[in-house]
Amino acid sequence: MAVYTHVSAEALAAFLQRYDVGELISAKGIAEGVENSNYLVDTTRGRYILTLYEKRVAADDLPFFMALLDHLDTKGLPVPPAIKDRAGEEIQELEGRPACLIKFLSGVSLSHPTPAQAHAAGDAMGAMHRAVADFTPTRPNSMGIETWRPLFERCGRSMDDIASGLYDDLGHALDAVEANWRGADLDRSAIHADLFPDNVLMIGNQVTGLIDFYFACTDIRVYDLAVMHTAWAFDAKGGGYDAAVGEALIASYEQHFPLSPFERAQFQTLASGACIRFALSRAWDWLNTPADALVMRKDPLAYVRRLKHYDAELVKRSV
Ligand SMILES: Nc1ncnc2c1ncn2[C@@H]1O[C@H](COP(=O)(O)OP(=O)(O)OP(=O)(O)O)[C@@H](O)[C@H]1O
Ligand SMILES: N[C@@H](CCO)C(=O)O
Repeated sequence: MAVYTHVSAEALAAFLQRYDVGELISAKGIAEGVENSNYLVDTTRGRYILTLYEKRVAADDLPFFMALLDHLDTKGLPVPPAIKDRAGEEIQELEGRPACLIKFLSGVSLSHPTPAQAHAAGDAMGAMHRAVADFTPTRPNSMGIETWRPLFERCGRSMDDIASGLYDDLGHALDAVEANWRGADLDRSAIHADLFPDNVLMIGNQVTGLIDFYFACTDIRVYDLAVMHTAWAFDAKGGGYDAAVGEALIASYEQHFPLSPFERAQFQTLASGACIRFALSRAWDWLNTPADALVMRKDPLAYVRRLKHYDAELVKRSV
């Protein structure tokens, strides 16, 4: 359940007065998502998303995210820019939190994408990477490779309480990824860095929304595709690899950016790195979220299983 900060009807009505969006009709908390508080807001002029940014999103990063959304929107990508108030401001404060009123996009996020849907989503990522070629603001990746070792050490041996041997397994995987990582030799650009199926809205086989840009940053372009591959091409438990979905993502992305032989050779390492990133952030949350909290904890082991898939691929390629 992701409504951490309650917004009173009075405070919301007063907030909306800053905008040219009509009068408040209704506001409902949105249960999905774990990072921020989200409300679905209906006014006499339309429907909007109200987001209050909680502790994981730094207020100082919001101008980068909003500039990226505005840039992509201007280029015709289906992203939700923040609505400007009458003074032209996008970033506000509400109930003591940074807050934005955001364009509502239709569509639903999928739990089990088909190859055709993966094809559309890979195409959308390729189009997004093309569109940022002239986007100049930068932001370091707050969950990039340099942060994995410190996060691994902060989680420490407590990870063995999640599954026996997890600390050693992730430690060995991290050693291998750090040794093989050739980030400095790969193209960089603005990337989404978290384009999971729940961050892509679709109607049928058409992408209607790319959302949740709050990990967006400047990093290796193909790493974005690797993140997407780890998130889309496996069942929820992370055990079964769906080759048709995985191949559809890459084939459609390649319509925009064909992978070079070097990028292909690095892909397993980038994907293993992505698995470590999500296994570690999930493990940290698992160890630091009380079991009875309202927020649903995501399973770190689903990502450890995916790691095994990429390791096996790497071995297959080297024999
Ligand atoms: N612009 C939008 N248009 C329509 N629905 C939206 C929009 N933004 C968010 N939503 C809805 O709100 C839900 C939560 O949004 P979002 O994924 O941004 O939250 P979050 O708390 O940052 O979550 P997480 O990082 O866990 O994915 C989405 O699953 C989607 O249903
Ligand atoms: N998409 C991430 C959450 C944001 O880091 C996960 O499923 O673990």
